[in-house]
Amino acid sequence: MALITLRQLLDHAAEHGYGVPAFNINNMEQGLAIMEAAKATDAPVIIQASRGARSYANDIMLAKMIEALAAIYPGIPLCMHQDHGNDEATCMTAIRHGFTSVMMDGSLEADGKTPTSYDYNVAITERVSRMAHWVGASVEGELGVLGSLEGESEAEDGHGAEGKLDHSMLLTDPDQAVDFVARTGVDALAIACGTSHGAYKFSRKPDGEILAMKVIEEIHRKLPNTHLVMHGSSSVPQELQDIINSHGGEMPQTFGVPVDEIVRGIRHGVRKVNIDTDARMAMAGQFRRIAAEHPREFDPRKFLKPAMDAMRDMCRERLEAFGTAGNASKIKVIPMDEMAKRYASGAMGPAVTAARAA
Ligand SMILES: O=C(CO)COP(=O)(O)O
Ligand SMILES: O=C[C@H](O)COP(=O)(O)O
Ligand SMILES: [Zn+2]
Ligand SMILES: [Zn+2]
Repeated sequence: MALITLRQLLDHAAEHGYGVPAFNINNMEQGLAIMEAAKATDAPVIIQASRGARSYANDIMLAKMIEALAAIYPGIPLCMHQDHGNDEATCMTAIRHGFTSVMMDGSLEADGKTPTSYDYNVAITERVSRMAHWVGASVEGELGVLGSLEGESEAEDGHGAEGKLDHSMLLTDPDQAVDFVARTGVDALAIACGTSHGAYKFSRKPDGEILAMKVIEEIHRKLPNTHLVMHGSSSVPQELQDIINSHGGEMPQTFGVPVDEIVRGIRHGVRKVNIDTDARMAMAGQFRRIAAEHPREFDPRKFLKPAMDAMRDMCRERLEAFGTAGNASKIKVIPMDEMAKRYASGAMGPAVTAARAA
């Protein structure tokens, strides 16, 4: 069993200068695809489940699946993370079901749509940090609201602000970030820099006007020991758009976050990179291709196997590009109980890169 906490994994990543993709899962096929990619590259992984994933798959099914994945791939440190927890209960029930890490996204109200005040965000995130750390689980907070700097913000996926937001909300304020980390004790900080969830992030290849990597650099300068998280970081590769559209799909042309911009972020403190859309597109492209090329086919496995392979290949590319590859075998997992003791002893204060493993 090699379930690792986010804190230990990102401490290792910071020490060795790499980033870790966090892939969303909803089902067995996605879990196997991620783990196959991790095994092929000797990479530790973060698997995350949204609230939508938890209600789709059932908490017990997800918990057993993670247990199974850890047993099938004993050499891969696996962090199981709650994506976009909306309140204390979501975070605590995730931990109860075996998650080693939670995101308390206090940038939005519990409805997942309405931006909150700074004080609300600090208070709820601090509460979750305190509770999660009692049992050794890690906490990611979020400061700033995800959304497009191009003008219109679309709440494309399950979680995202509705309506138009101004730049002061869409870009994390570096000084406020320093205060937020100190007051909440989070292990990782998600920031807003112009990315958004879903496929339709940018109407053109992004430059510094619409993808504000400078904000990340500035936050990293002020918080050099804090693990930064980039949400909405699918690259929406042209070839995946083409596979979908050449087999009956009608996705309008769109642009994601280029892999080399993420790599630049990793040089400036980004340690966790959230990717869901690329996996969805990799799989959906194969569903469409099989349906178009083999119209008589009806065995779900004939659709799911190529879909899994395509997702595995995408995951593998990211694990290689972000420098995650080659690190699984270098990590000796610290149990959650031991992490709890370290938090209790005060050895793991915010913005301290401690708890080194190997
Ligand atoms: O941020 C994400 C999950 O929290 C996923 O982002 P994408 O939609 O870009 O894959
Ligand atoms: O938060 C965004 C992730 O892509 C998860 O999406 P979801 O809520 O549709 O599962
Ligand atoms: Zn958010
Ligand atoms: Zn997200």
